[in-house]
Amino acid sequence: MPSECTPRFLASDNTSGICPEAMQYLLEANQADDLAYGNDRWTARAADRFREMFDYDCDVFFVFNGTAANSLALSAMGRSYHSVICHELAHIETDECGGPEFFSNGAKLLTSPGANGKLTPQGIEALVTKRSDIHYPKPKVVSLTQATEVGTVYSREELLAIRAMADKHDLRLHMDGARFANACAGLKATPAELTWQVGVDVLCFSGTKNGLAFGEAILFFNRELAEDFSYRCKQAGQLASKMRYVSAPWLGLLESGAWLTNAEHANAMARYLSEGLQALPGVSLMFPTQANSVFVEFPPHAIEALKARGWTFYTFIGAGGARFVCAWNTTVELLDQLLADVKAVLE
Ligand SMILES: Cc1ncc(COP(=O)(O)O)c(C=O)c1O
Ligand SMILES: C[C@H](O)[C@H](N)C(=O)O
Repeated sequence: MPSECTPRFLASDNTSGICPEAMQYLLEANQADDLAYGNDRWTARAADRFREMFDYDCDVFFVFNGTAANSLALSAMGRSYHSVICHELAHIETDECGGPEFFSNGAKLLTSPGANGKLTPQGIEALVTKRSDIHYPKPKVVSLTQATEVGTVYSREELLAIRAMADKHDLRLHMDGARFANACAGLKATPAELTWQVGVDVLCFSGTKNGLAFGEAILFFNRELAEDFSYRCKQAGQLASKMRYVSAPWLGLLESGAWLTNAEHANAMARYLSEGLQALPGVSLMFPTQANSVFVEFPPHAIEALKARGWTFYTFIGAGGARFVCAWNTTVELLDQLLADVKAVLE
């Protein structure tokens, strides 16, 4: 990036800073010493708050990042000789560097196509019934991403249909909730309505993308799968000794309600950007904007010109195109600058 351009960040919600609510609780947790390895007061309070928020007596674990959350959760949901069915654009397939396969000691990912980045019951069943011989890694888990990698969401009806197919074939259901809050906001649904009430066994809920510095919560609604899970975390280097610095900021998000208002803001900004882009001649979106990501196809010269103006965005996500991700701190002013630059480089 030319040094004269101030970088302007819309590549990912991972580029945003720590929101005020999380920072406040982080500083409060720093006022006193506390026990280590999750035995502190903050971690207990955060776990209880999750159970209250989801209205379910789930097991709660905290790890540092989403790849660890997905990989370790999936390793607890099946055996090494099993397979995990996921969408062909799933993060666990495209961007976790083999983490799920590694931590499960070899479970294979079986990928399925599907419009708008979403698995379908038919796609799942096609993989389950494709083969039944001993040489085929036995399907045991379905992993879906909510909101998806391409910024769409599964409706409750779609989730229930997937759960019905999973029940038909004795499959467990994992939810990559890197942008789960954005799905709740986009669907105006409660956390319970989008998880255990539609048969999700394990949710990996990202805080990193929602205003934390780092920190992901893994919620086991199927508590049998959580047996010895803390040992999996420890062995993987994911048991934080000063866990209160992960759990306290999470508590800040939950107790203030910022977990939802941050997502509502990010989604609103994405809608604003989406509408602005569609108003420009010759610009069309690649996917409906249902959460906090906007995908648009630009000619190569426009991509280079936007980057030369300091814009950071990914072009390797999903089915290509440029991805712009809005976060809790994205502003209309920033988006207006982008829209003006897009208009200029396309003229
Ligand atoms: C859909 C999805 N799942 C999982 C992850 C993994 O998160 P991390 O980068 O923290 O490993 C990401 C990354 O942001 C993601 O976009
Ligand atoms: C793609 C990258 O790994 C990250 N999950 C993101 O969405 O920005």
